[in-house]
Amino acid sequence: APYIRKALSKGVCTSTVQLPGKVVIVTGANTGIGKETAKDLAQRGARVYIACRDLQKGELAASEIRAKTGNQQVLVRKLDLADTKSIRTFAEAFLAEEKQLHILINNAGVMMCPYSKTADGFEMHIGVNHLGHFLLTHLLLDRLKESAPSRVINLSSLAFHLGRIHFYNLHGEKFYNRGLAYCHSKLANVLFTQELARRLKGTGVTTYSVHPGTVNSELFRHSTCMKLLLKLFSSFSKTPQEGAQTSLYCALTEGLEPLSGKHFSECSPAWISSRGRNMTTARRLWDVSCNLLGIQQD
Ligand SMILES: NC(=O)c1ccc[n+]([C@@H]2O[C@H](COP(=O)([O-])OP(=O)(O)OC[C@H]3O[C@@H](n4cnc5c(N)ncnc54)[C@H](O)[C@@H]3O)[C@@H](O)[C@H]2O)c1
Repeated sequence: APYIRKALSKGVCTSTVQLPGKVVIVTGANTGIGKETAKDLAQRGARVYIACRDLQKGELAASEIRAKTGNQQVLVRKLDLADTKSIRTFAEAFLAEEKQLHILINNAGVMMCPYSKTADGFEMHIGVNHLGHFLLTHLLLDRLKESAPSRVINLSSLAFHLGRIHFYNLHGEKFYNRGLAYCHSKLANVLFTQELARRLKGTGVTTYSVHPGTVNSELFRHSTCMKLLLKLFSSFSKTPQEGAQTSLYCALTEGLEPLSGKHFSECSPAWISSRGRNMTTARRLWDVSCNLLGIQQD
């Protein structure tokens, strides 16, 4: 019963923290959970960068957020996480433009898309959901350190419990299932968060992974079956605004620093299965990701 109660509960971020002078990036913020997260942070006075693939859709979301919050500092920049060139261009332009970065929300994601590869030949789920955000975070890390206390929030999913990191099949070379490919990428988010937290100890930059709940968004666009299930059980699903609460909680709650690396759901720390706590896999995933992305390690 407590588990069922917890699964159905809808945690709310009650933080009253205001963010004047703070700079935030939210990836994939033109729709869904990301848009609601960006709106809340804009409401609190932050300068919010909406980093998205489609500038037109981004601008539409930004003008809606500006109108609703009265905050004109909502900016749209192009970022395609399925293309490392685009990620590097975004980061370079951002670093030239902004001397500070206080909150990075790695929110964008794809789910159950048909087998396809990113511009760099990575399988789409691991490429966008993990490697794209891994590279983005790496490129912005010095700015986050200079702006400390600062935070990195990684949107994972409950689905990570079904994931596995098969290093010999990271891009679906041997076998492939698009549902599981999503789960693997979400496990990568959890492992990345823990390894990042370990490496960032003492820097003032902390990081958290998040399960937002089951949220009625565009994420399920590639799966008729999932869309149907969501419709059938719509009374159990969340609105994007409800889905944004745990990301906001991790970004805003004061005193959360000692919990860096932890996984959160319903605005509280959540259990991580043993696979998600395997630090040997987390370190190896870090090294493999650096190799794939051409990142030199010290
Ligand atoms: N909706 C849910 O029930 C649910 C459950 C668990 C986890 N999540 C996670 O929450 C996050 C937000 O999902 P959502 O439900 O708001 O879905 P959504 O589809 O509404 O939003 C995802 C965003 O990511 C963007 N995106 C996709 N590929 C991109 C790319 N290559 N480059 C840049 N942006 C890209 C999309 O354009 C979109 O704006 C995702 O990481 C998802 O895995 C969602």
